[in-house]
Amino acid sequence: MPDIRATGTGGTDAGGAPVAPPAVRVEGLWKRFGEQIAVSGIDLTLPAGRFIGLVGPNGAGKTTTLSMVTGLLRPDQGRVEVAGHDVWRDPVAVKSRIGVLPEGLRLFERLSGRELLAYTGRLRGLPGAEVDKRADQLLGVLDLTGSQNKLVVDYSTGMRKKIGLAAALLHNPEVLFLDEPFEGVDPVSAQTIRGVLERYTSSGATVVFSSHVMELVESLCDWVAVMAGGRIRAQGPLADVRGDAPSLQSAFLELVGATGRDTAHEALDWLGGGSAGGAR
Ligand SMILES: Nc1ncnc2c1ncn2[C@@H]1O[C@H](COP(=O)(O)OP(=O)(O)OP(=O)(O)O)[C@@H](O)[C@H]1O
Repeated sequence: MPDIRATGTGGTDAGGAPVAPPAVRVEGLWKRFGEQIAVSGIDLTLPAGRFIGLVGPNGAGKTTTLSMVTGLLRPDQGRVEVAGHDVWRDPVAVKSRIGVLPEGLRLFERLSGRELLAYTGRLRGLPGAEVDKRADQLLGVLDLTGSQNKLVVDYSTGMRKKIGLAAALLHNPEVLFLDEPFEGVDPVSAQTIRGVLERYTSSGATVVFSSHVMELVESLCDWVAVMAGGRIRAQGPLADVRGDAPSLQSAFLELVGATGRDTAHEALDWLGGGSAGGAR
């Protein structure tokens, strides 16, 4: 792939040398569904070349944000740039530079895994021989070679995530967006996916992924954005967001105002075998 990482609206440094634009720049982004404000005027700057975690409780607005950032959902208001290109004014430039593994991934179910990659590669404009080479390698690394001729409809949840990831990586994008990539994935496959993503970021590419699993985010990411109630509560290097807290989990609970929730279950005094309350 040509080196396009220094293009776009990145500006120059003090010495006049070009500086790569951030992987993602979001300004004043809003999305409302009827009465529900899903994303409430957020600003976000995600640097290039990092492993970035977008974390937040259920309903925080993570999927809605990632959908708007990747051009899948039109914002009510606000601007999004990916690698220096405006997502809504210049969608082709952006889509050629990104890979996306969306939530509730829809795949072409009646294609085999191998055919899905061949089709994706041709859609991305890659020559057939190159698609074949990359597909072979990705199927091998992701342990899907033995299932490459099976129809996608017959894939397990974890296999679907892996073939979706292979399709998202095939054109070697600059920025990879993954919505809950490890959900439903067994520990061995999770380790494999992790290895692929670490290799990918070590070459200067950017991963942005959403997750609820703090230990995972803490062990993988060097940059974190915390979202709750449609707003960004913190963003920055992992160590800064964690601050003095013993773990990212405790910092997160503090940031989203959930400390003290660990005793909420006490209201369920009827639950369990030991209750004296009669009717079960
Ligand atoms: N298409 C939609 N129609 C109506 N409301 C929606 C729609 N999509 C999202 N919402 C609402 O917007 C809010 C944010 O949802 P979103 O899916 O972005 O959260 P999330 O952080 O990804 O949550 P989770 O971690 O549970 O997947 C929620 O209150 C949700 O009910």
